[in-house]
Amino acid sequence: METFGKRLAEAMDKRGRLCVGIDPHAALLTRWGLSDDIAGLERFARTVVEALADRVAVLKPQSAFFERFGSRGIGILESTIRQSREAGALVLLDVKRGDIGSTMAAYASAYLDPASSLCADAITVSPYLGVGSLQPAFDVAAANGGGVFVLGLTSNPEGPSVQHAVASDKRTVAQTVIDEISQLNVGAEPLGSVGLVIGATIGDTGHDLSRVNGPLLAPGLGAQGATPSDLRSVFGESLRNVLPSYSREVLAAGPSVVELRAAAERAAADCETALG
Ligand SMILES: O=c1ccn([C@@H]2O[C@H](COP(=O)(O)O)[C@@H](O)[C@H]2O)c(=O)[nH]1
Repeated sequence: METFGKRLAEAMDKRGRLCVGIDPHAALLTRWGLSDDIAGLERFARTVVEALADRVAVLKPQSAFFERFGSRGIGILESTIRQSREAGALVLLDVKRGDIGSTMAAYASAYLDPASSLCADAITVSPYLGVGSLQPAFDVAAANGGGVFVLGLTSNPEGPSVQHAVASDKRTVAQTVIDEISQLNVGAEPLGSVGLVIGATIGDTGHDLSRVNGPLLAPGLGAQGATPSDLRSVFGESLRNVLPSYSREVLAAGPSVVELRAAAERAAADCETALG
């Protein structure tokens, strides 16, 4: 079985380095002329899949926007994941789970076990119960060719108050997370299957990403103010592993499939130029 790291590296080579988020904000549904209900959600998600799943490397449904419609929203999330994967996109489910290990095992079954109707190629997780508590997710992912993206340095302005805190060994909390994840990817080729989320908004924070050997998801581009030209200062020598991620900036081009594709192509081209 191919690892997630290998599948992602191949997808980025073939389709370009772009992740597009599927974030059905109420404001976007309105902007698209859709109702803020289950029918609007379904149309929105289906349109994004039709426009982009056969061409971008990764689609990233944001679970929260589906969960807000209850069980029927989860049903749409299931079909969105399935249709996206059938069309050839890798699906990174942005669900940011994190809990004690025994509960984490249940989350891992829900999102990374092919027997589950919510199974994605990869998920986002939060390390703030300790990176070790995420082991069940790493194990289930590894057993099934899946991936896990761990929050490292997030794109929101509140992140540094926790992530830049300095521990007794003089490393920041984020650097501790980065170093633990780096250990999980030692020797993986062409890319490890455990990634980090590093916001494109954060600037040069002095954190060392050089040993991660895994994908670096970069949200915060577009609507949160970061531009592709910010990527170099954030990622330095680790630019080769960056997967730029846009949600609202691209989604605002809908509901036209043609316009959505054009917006994604522009974003990918801008990032490719910046990533070199
Ligand atoms: O540090 C993080 C981690 C995750 N996100 C998620 O990415 C998208 C960003 O959406 P935009 O519309 O491009 O701002 C959203 O789903 C966040 O939950 C993040 O922004 N920052």
